[in-house]
Amino acid sequence: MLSVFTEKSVFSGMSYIWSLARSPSPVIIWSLVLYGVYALAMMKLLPGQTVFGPVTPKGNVPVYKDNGFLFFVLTMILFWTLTLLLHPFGISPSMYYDKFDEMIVALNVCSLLFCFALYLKGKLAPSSTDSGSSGNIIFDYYWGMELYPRIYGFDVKVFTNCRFGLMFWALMVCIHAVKSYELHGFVDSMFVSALLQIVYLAKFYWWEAGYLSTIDIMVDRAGFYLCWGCMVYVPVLYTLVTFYLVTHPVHLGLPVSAVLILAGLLSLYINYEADLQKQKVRKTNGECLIWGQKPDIIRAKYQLETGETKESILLASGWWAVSRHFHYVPEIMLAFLWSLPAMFENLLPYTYVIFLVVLLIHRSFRDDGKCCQKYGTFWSQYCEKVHYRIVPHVF
Ligand SMILES: NC(=O)C1=CN([C@@H]2O[C@H](COP(=O)(O)OP(=O)(O)OC[C@H]3O[C@@H](n4cnc5c(N)ncnc54)[C@H](OP(=O)(O)O)[C@@H]3O)[C@@H](O)[C@H]2O)C=CC1
Ligand SMILES: CC(C)CCC[C@@H](C)[C@H]1CC[C@H]2C3=CC=C4C[C@@H](O)CC[C@]4(C)[C@H]3CC[C@]12C
Repeated sequence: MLSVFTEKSVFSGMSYIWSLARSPSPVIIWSLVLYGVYALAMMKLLPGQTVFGPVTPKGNVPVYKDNGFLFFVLTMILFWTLTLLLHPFGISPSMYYDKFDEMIVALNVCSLLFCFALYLKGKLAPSSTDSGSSGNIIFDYYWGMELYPRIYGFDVKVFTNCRFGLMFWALMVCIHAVKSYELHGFVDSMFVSALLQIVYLAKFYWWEAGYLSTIDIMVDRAGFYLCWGCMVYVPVLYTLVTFYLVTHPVHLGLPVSAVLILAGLLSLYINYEADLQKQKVRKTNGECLIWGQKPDIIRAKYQLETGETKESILLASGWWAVSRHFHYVPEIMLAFLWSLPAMFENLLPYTYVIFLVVLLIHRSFRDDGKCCQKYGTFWSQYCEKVHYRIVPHVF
């Protein structure tokens, strides 16, 4: 059996896979390079308030510039202005849909090399003390060597996660909408799905400073998992619904469209409000109102790896009293609602929402584990007040 996997057969198998993928044309390569340079330049040039990330295990406090929303608005304006100006001359962003296989190859090559460069940088010139090797080269490549690497002052995770991955997601959705319009004219299913995703991403950028206090930034290192995930997995898998709708238009009608949009916006609001409640209570040191009442809080002490003792607030009011990760429910609901316009003929448009359910259940365990280790008995106190992990009375 093993003899089937000779060096020759593995090699010919790989070259067969490579032959299926078209190598990226210059327009794809140049578009990626230009987009990367633009995104980096905007990180520096756009104005924004200075914000501080949470204290890291080694006691460092990363500093960021909060200009994500401006970047999102500017990029959307540029995209739609260029599209409207160039369309009459036969130049359309829908070429990126037509050449998406080339794009996937280019994204993979760039991100795999980038992860390797990050591995070397982490080994040879780490940006902070929040770094180090596990002793296993494969794990180090996969998980990363540094918590928040900086290259020439550019924060790598802000670039890969926020400025590259999520903006690529927004742009791909717009590209799919343009392609669909070129093929079929206005289609309400595409409109509903694209609108909900764009509003969701606008909310993400509005709240970007809050994202800097989540486990992606506080715990996960900059390696293959996060960087390849954001540079390849997000632009490809997260955009599958509108990708599918380009060739499978569905006519929903006004009442169904309106219900999906309203339910989607409500889900988005609940998710946002939950994220905001947690932020607000910490920013005001508990001196605020949650749902019109003084919040129930736990002042939780914890120790850094340096031995220094710190204090943080755990909120047990508002959405954070319903369950410990209730905000995942509207997150999943919203993803389901923007997938629904594709109806039920194919599983492909539901791959994101299925992945999200698995990711968030796993994440709830990871986050509880992290908080339990960090806060010890204070976390147990919170768990006694709020029994359920995600869905009250169920899970
Ligand atoms: N679409 C997607 O692929 C995904 C989207 N998301 C979305 O991203 C957003 C952030 O989610 P996520 O990253 O999971 O992070 P959370 O918003 O759940 O934040 C987790 C951190 O918040 C702090 N915390 C936990 N419980 C409390 C509490 N009761 N009171 C105060 N602070 C608390 C802890 O950090 P500390 O150490 O500071 O105490 C914990 O590690 C959500 O809106 C989520 O839906 C998340 C994952 C994937
Ligand atoms: C290697 C892959 C199989 C897995 C890659 C996973 C990552 C790409 C994703 C893990 C967590 C994801 C995110 C967390 C929180 C977010 C906030 C939300 O409002 C927008 C999306 C996101 C940034 C999201 C992006 C993908 C992950 C980093």
